[in-house]
Amino acid sequence: MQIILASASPRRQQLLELIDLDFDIMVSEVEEDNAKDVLPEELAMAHAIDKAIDVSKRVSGNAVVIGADTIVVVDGKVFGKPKDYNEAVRMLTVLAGRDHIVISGVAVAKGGEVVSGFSTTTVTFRPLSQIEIERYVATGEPMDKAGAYAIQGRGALLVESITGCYNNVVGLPLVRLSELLRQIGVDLL
Ligand SMILES: Cc1cn([C@H]2C[C@H](O)[C@@H](COP(=O)(O)OP(=O)(O)OP(=O)(O)O)O2)c(=O)[nH]c1=O
Repeated sequence: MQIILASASPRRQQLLELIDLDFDIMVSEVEEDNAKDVLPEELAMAHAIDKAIDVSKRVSGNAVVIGADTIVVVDGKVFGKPKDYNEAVRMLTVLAGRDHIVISGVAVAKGGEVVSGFSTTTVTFRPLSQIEIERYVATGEPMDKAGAYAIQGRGALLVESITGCYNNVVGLPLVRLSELLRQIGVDLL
């Protein structure tokens, strides 16, 4: 059975390689709107569903398409990918010295059928000085990451602790994905 990852994210590709999955990549054209007035979990799942369906429409009905979306939530506000240097600095200034939540929505589409779920991880940042934040943003690493950091990169230097799934923070909750794949008849183990 052909499995397609509907994502341009190299992190998601690496996570699927980690579990030895044989898959192709097709990038979805979906625009994300983080300003929608719905629960953050619903938002992440809706984006994941949109990405999976968008690609599913372009492939054979037998192909299994995986879509995902990762957001950071703090004080009820959703942080997606920062638009520029200043927004990245602003996001990290809010996240410094406290807890936030990372939610990844994940969806699996096959033919007309779609199943979806999400995973939630609490991440605690250590306190950060303004100069540390500015130096980190200047590395460029935050620019294509939700919440303006990468736990799998230099951003590891910001993270005091996490509660929940690590891979969820990197962009794809593998356990949740395996449950969804099982629902549509694909067993990873
Ligand atoms: C919090 C966090 C996010 N991220 C990344 C995962 C996602 O790639 C990105 C959030 O953006 P997304 O919109 O979820 O994904 P994307 O635009 O990179 O890829 P696509 O829509 O094509 O699937 O943030 C990390 O790599 N590390 C982290 O610690």
